[in-house]
Amino acid sequence: MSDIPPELDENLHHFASGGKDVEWLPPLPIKYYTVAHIVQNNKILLGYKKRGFGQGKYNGFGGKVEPNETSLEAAMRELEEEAGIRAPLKHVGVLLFIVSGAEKTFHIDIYYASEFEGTPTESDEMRPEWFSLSPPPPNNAMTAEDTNQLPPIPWDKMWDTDQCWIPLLPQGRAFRGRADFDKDENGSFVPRRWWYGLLDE
Ligand SMILES: Nc1nc2c([nH]c(=O)n2[C@H]2C[C@H](O)[C@@H](COP(=O)(O)OP(=O)(O)OP(=O)(O)O)O2)c(=O)[nH]1
Repeated sequence: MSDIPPELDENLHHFASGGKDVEWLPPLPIKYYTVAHIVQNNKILLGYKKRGFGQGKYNGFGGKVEPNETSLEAAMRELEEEAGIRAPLKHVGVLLFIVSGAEKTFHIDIYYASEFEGTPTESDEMRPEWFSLSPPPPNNAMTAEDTNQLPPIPWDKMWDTDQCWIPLLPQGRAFRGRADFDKDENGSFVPRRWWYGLLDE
């Protein structure tokens, strides 16, 4: 599609976009981050972020890539530090995350694995919890079986625009995206404009 945002220069097939009809934010120096997910048997492991950037939101496990490590090494280290598990992570996507008025573009490498070793364990930073990847049944159609199921993904407590790509993780389809945000007077992040595409394989 012709409206591929600047900085996403690969051959991409649009699958999600939205927001206001405004210019993309100007490019900034890039800082590298990771986020990793365990996706297994129609469920996904997310962590409740207890402190720092994104506090109070659910997200995959991740953080900054340190100068002495690769992105994959950082992703494995953060998964172990934050969730107490090890997994053969595979790279699946890149999200360029830009906040109006910030100093850096966040280049976030997105990883997933379908198996892991260890027991998901709460850390100082994250509380791991499993969620169902199936859409929730309508309220009036709940059965006794449904009530035993895992809770649905808590989209209202996650970064806006994650809903575009989390459902793709079980297929392992490679994607690229960009999400620009504004900050409102309360310091909350408000999505401004976003675009996601599948990479040619
Ligand atoms: N899923 C998702 N994750 C995002 C978005 N924006 C964003 O920064 N993140 C992730 C990338 C990183 O995993 C995390 C921010 O890193 P962090 O501040 O937790 O880094 P860190 O753990 O190294 O920080 P610290 O402990 O060193 O203070 O948030 C987004 O829009 N969606």
